Order: sequence, then C-alpha cells, then structure tokens
Amino acid sequence: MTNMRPPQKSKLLKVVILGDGGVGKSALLTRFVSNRYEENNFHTIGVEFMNKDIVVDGERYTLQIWDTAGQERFRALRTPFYRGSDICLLCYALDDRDSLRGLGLWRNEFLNYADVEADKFPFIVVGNKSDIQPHKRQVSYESVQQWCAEQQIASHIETSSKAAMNVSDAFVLGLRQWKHLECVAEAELRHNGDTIDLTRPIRLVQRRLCCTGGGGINKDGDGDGDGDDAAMRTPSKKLFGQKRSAPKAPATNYRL
Ligand SMILES: Nc1nc2c(ncn2[C@@H]2O[C@H](COP(=O)(O)OP(=O)(O)OP(=O)(O)O)[C@@H](O)[C@H]2O)c(=O)[nH]1
Repeated sequence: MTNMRPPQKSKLLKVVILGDGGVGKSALLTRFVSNRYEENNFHTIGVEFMNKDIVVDGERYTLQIWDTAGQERFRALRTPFYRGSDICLLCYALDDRDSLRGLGLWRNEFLNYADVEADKFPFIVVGNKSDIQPHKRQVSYESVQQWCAEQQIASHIETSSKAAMNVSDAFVLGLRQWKHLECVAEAELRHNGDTIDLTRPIRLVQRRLCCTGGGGINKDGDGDGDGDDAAMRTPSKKLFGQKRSAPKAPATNYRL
C-alpha cells in the first residue's frame, strides 16, 4: 500500500505578451521557458506560443504563453489570438519612452479583440531591459507606477531577460493577479445567490476557483517567485507565424 496522493492535475492558463517591436517580448519568453538569451533575436511575425509548467502556492499550472509580433503591420496576424486569454503582459523597454506611451494602445487593442472587461482582467505591466546603464534609462519606475494607477493596473515589475532578473516573477505576478480576480469573481457569484449572469465570461463559472494570494504592485519582484521554477519541464513550442531571418550573431550565453 502506498500513501502517495494521485498526481495533481495542472490548470491551463493562456498568457499573452504584448508590446512594441523590440521591447524584448520574445527574449522574455525564451528566458522564462528555456532559460536562454540571444542578443540578436528575430522579429516575430504573427504569433508563437510555448508551454511552461510551474507550481505556485502548491498548485500546478501550465502556462501557455503567446508571444506576439509588436510591429504594427502584423496587427491582423496577432489579434485573432487574444480571445480566451487569462493573463496579459504589457511590455515596454526601459530605454524606450515611446514603448511606454504605446501601452495604452496595446491595452485597448487587447480589450477590443479579447472582449474582456478592463477592471476584471489581470494586466501586468513589464518594463524590460533593467540591465541597461543608468544613463540609457528613459522611463522612470515612478512614472510607470503613476500610469498604472491611472489605468487601475495593480501590477508592475521591471525585468531583464538578458541578466535573468525578475523574469519568472513577472509571470508569477500575473498568475497571482489572475487568482485574486478569480476569487473576487467567485465572491460576486456567491453574493448574487442563484442568479447567474449569462452575459459574463464563461470562465467565471467554469473553473474551480481559489482564494489564496492576490496581485499587488511589486518593485523588484522579490519573494514572488517562490516555487515558480520548481516544476520546470521540457518546453514545447508551436509557431503560428514565421521568423524573419536576421544576420547571425555570435552566441552570447548568460547563465542564472
Ligand atoms: N539590454 C537588454 N536587451 C534586451 C533584453 N531583452 C531583449 N533585448 C534586446 O532587444 C532585442 C529585441 O528583443 P525581442 O525579444 O526580439 O523583442 P520583441 O519585443 O519580441 O520584438 P518583436 O518580435 O519585433 O515584437 C533583442 O535582440 C535584444 O538585443 C534585455 O533584457 N536587456
């Protein structure tokens, strides 16, 4: 006889990464899933996704993470993939103030095509390239905090795919914000008694809901990534676009 519990089934969550071309969306995904970084990345054309299994607060999740093309000309290729998303990472680069200005447009594009309510959806604002030298920084942490407050986005984190800083934490932050909003939705459902509003997203009544944790503003991400790498598995990857060829660059290896 054995005391082993049956393996816990993981929840599948769809995560979409949005932001201007060149802010480092693909680098973020590659760092998170494969713990690799390439200096000269290809521009994404269309979308691609990779899966990553993580354990957070003792629960298993499979994140299906969709990396999208940031360039405007690929808009029609990426927008059909927004529907059904659970979490959205809005990315800008710390050395590019225009990429921050674009975040509002990215959010609107997502809301429009994913057809979700802004105040009930977990958006995480991710400032990538935090490894840059101080004099190259064009976006202050405080200005982004202010923008997030105006937009009622609770979660903001600075990351570096190159230096492997806070990358897992950004995804875990998204997961915790998702859990928090699911919990709020569950409480609303309970409060409304038997009345189920069929116009609301089906996700609110389909999932087994959970009331632990919640999102919040996080400057450095410390403490958010506990256990997030514990259940790494070999990633799987699917391409729904092509990669434009870029000149071969000398490989640069960064290790955690
Ligand atoms: N310094 C620094 N550079 C980075 C970082 N992440 C990405 N980069 C650089 O930014 C370039 C663009 O990164 P990508 O990941 O291709 O950007 P993207 O947002 O996916 O771009 P599109 O595919 O065009 O939407 C890379 O070739 C890297 O040189 C980082 O954390 N720090």
